[in-house]
Amino acid sequence: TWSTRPQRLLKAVQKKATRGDPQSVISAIDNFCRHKEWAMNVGDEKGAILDCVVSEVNPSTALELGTYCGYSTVRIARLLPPETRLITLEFNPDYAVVARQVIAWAGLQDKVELVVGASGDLIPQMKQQFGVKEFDFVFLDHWKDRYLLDIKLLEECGLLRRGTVLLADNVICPGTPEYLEYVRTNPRYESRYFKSHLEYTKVEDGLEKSIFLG
Ligand SMILES: Cn1cnc(CNC(=O)c2cc(-c3ccc(F)cc3)cc(O)c2O)c1
Ligand SMILES: [Mg+2]
Repeated sequence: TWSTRPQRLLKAVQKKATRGDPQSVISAIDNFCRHKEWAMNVGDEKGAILDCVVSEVNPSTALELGTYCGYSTVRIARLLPPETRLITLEFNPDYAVVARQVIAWAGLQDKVELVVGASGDLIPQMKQQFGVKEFDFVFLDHWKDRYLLDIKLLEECGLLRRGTVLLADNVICPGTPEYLEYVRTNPRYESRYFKSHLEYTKVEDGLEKSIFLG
């Protein structure tokens, strides 16, 4: 039976990276995607911008929408101080099986809660089921047509506070035009575009950082 790309990416991590060393996991995935098989991780160039924003926010509670293989989950979790947590939502159970192992290989499983399900179903459960008061940081990297729906849902569920930082991947490629329009025109957000490139390519892409003003 044929392996999938996420399974081959996991094998590369287990072969090349050192258990408990998040940076080696990040490097193993970047090398696999640059030299073996492209995969839709945020990548090293946009990943460095993600690192800066996460370090600046220093969140107590963070949310990631779209785990995929866990690459950005590892990038974020490795920067979080003890006693803080990252909740990451993944719709695809096969991706989640791989991501759990990538996160464990990095030794970050105690900081990360990976939940399998649809963001539209899980976000309204965050307070009751997951004991979340509000999020300090949200990384959007899931289905591009869910970005706008889900931040409206986060607003409605009272999960954003004055100063919550939203960082959205792929606002140019594949693109999230409705989301961009909303965060750039809505007075309740202060937005800024970080120009970069689609992971492992020369194609333009970028991250949009939006601060919720309450
Ligand atoms: C199936 N699925 C499960 N999760 C998702 C959400 N992620 C994406 O769709 C996604 C797609 C691309 C991309 C793909 C093909 C291409 F030609 C150019 C860009 C890049 C990314 O960084 C992404 O996050 C999709
Ligand atoms: Mg992406």
